[in-house]
Amino acid sequence: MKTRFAPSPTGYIHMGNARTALFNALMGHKRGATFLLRIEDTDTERSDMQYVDALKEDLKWLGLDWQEGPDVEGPNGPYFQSQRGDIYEKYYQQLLDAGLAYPCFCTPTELEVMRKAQAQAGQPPRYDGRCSRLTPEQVAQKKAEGIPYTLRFKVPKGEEVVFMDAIKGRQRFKTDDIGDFIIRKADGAAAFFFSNAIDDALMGVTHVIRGEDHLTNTPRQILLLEALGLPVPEYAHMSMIVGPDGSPLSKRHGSRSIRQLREEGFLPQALTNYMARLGHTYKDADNTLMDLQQLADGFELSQCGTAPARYDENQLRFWQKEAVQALSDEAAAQWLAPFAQDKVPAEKWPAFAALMRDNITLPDEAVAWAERLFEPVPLPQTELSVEVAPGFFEAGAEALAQGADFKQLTEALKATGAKGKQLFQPLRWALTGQLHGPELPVLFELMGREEALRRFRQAAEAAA
Ligand SMILES: Nc1ncnc2c1ncn2[C@@H]1O[C@H](COP(=O)(O)OP(=O)(O)OP(=O)(O)O)[C@@H](O)[C@H]1O
Repeated sequence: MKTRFAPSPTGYIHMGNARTALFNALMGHKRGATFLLRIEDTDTERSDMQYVDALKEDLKWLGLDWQEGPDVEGPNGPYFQSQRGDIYEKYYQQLLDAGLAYPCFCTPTELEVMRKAQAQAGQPPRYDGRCSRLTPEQVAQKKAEGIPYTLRFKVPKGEEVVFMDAIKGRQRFKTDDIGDFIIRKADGAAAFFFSNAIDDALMGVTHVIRGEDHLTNTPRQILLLEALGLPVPEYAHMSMIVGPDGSPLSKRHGSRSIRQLREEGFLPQALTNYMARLGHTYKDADNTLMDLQQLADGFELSQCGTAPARYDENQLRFWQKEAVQALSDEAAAQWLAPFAQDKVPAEKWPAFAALMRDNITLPDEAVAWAERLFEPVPLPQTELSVEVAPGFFEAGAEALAQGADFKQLTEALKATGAKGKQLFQPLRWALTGQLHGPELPVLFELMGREEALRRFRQAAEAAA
């Protein structure tokens, strides 16, 4: 078994792309199969090496290592389509020789006129095959004149393409609904239908798991592979991931990239756990954080849904919280270091990071806590929901001035008559300016008695 991810390097990958990679990698992991990466960079205008580097980095960050493809190589390279031109030539020639492809000299304007006429007649847009009727002399003449041309595949008439999609079930397409389609563009570059199908066959891909946006391409690709006598893989088309407006995430529309999520501090485990449940459900243990092997073990194409999967930030944050809480002290410190380490005294950093791990979802919260704890911030105007006992803040300041630790501080505060919420809410507010947050004794330790004293004096002044 061999699965693959075949992105076009035309932007940073988003969750729709990354979930495709994940599902293919999970299928690979599950059965000890090969997961292959192929770069579909035939669109020279939109492709950029910068995006190739970025997507490799993003996949590695997610833990989705490929066993065949760029960098690791393998027996079926090159793995960049831009380097496979000679291979494609051989197959164009095979189709031309068999009379299954022909040059098309129609200009974009002619094609546009054809489409408009079809639309007016209420017909679906498709190429009417006019260039297939050119005589060899006419073809030679046009070539001699230097008229640019594409190559089109001659779609057989009156047939049906039937295949079993592993997610969507049996699919049938009438060939009469498919016009002869372009396999080589006028600039000589391979068209998607062609290079994508040929490469899957030549690279030994057995399972093509991809987004539903490719479903209608599949009958074309099956026709091509059959015409060339190449093996046809199994297909599985996943429902699309849509954004809040209901339209599919896409690079073209600037959907939030994996890179952006990483920069915001999302963890790879959060993303993989969330994505594995986007349009796919686990039979058991649906809400436990799993590593990639566990995600793979329970993964079944038959558990993929057919309705569009809506991207839900709250769900992603749920998995982020799970992933954060599962971090070791060391991993938590590493995770937060680029965001908050410079705001925390060095000797307090490990304790601070561990405390944050148990209390936050994203690093920007740690930044806020670091500022609250280690910078002499003024007390924010927060409405306390309890009445403060007379002399409360003064008593705290007094105790701290005499060297009280946290326990002694609370004893001194209790002596003013405050207890329960009436004790802890103003105490928390005096120390942090907040009504909620991490455990107070730990915050007190981190901040130190000197700073706590300063804050109690500040609170006493504010309350006066
Ligand atoms: N919103 C989406 N939901 C699910 N899968 C998607 C989505 N967008 C793309 N994919 C899948 O990601 C894989 C790689 O696609 P591709 O590199 O063409 O990305 P793209 O985002 O569709 O790019 P573009 O915006 O250029 O069309 C394909 O299998 C495609 O079906």
